[in-house]
Amino acid sequence: MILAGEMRAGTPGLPWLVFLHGFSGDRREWQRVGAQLPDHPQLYLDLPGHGGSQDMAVTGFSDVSQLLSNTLLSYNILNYWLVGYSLGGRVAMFHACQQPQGLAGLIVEGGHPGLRDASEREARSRSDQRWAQRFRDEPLTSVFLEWYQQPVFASLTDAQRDELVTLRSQNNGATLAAMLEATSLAVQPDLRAALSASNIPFHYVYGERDEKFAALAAELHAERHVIPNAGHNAHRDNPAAVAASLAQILRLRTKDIL
Ligand SMILES: C=C(O[C@H]1C=C[C@H](C(=O)CCC(=O)O)[C@@H](C(=O)O)[C@@H]1O)C(=O)O
Repeated sequence: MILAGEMRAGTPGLPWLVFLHGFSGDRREWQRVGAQLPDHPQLYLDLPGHGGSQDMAVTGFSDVSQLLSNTLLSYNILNYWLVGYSLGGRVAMFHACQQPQGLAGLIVEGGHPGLRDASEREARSRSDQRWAQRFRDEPLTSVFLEWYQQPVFASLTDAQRDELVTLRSQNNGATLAAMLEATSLAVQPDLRAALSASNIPFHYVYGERDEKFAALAAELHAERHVIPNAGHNAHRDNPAAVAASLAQILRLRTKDIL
């Protein structure tokens, strides 16, 4: 079984860019940024419970990481950078910590490396269970109206929130709930030590208005890239700046390939 996705051809020999969206997103999430990096071949995936992978159920991070490896193999992708936003960033960091063959680099935007404290995990588990139940039982528009009132989305304008509620309500509540539970931050290992021990190039991108993830970025052994005029979803708020950041990262790393 492989994840649904969409590929774009590029210059042979350049590493692939494999994009992973966030919770309630889909393969379209990164395409405005990817379109500004046309030299690299690109793969935009739908995570389990989302988009074309809606009917895929997983038990946890290892499942998702194995699905990702199977998918890359099926596309014969042997040299790639992983680019993940939020939930997609958490999946990307977990995958990178499995030391997969062919991973050339890791770019995370606003992904949480993991909770350290048992009481934080318990609190997060209760919170995510509540959200999951709401995604199962209530109209998605009303759940997402409150979802985007969470502090991490404080930078959103009312117009941006309304746009996101409409877009995200195209999902299936039951499959979102299942993915939220299976990959909850409460069950994610704390990846800090494994990331710091890894020799994979690791870059962390975050919006200048995303205080929570700016602070988390400072805890990581990653090169940090702050995106102006952007909040948690930096690539949505300022796609040109995120694309420029990715281009600079990739140019430095791939200048010897061609
Ligand atoms: C509320 C927090 O965490 C949730 C918010 C962001 C993550 C995400 O993927 C957002 C996608 C979007 O709506 O743009 C999500 C995740 O990582 O799974 C978190 O559950 C928070 O304060 O960390």
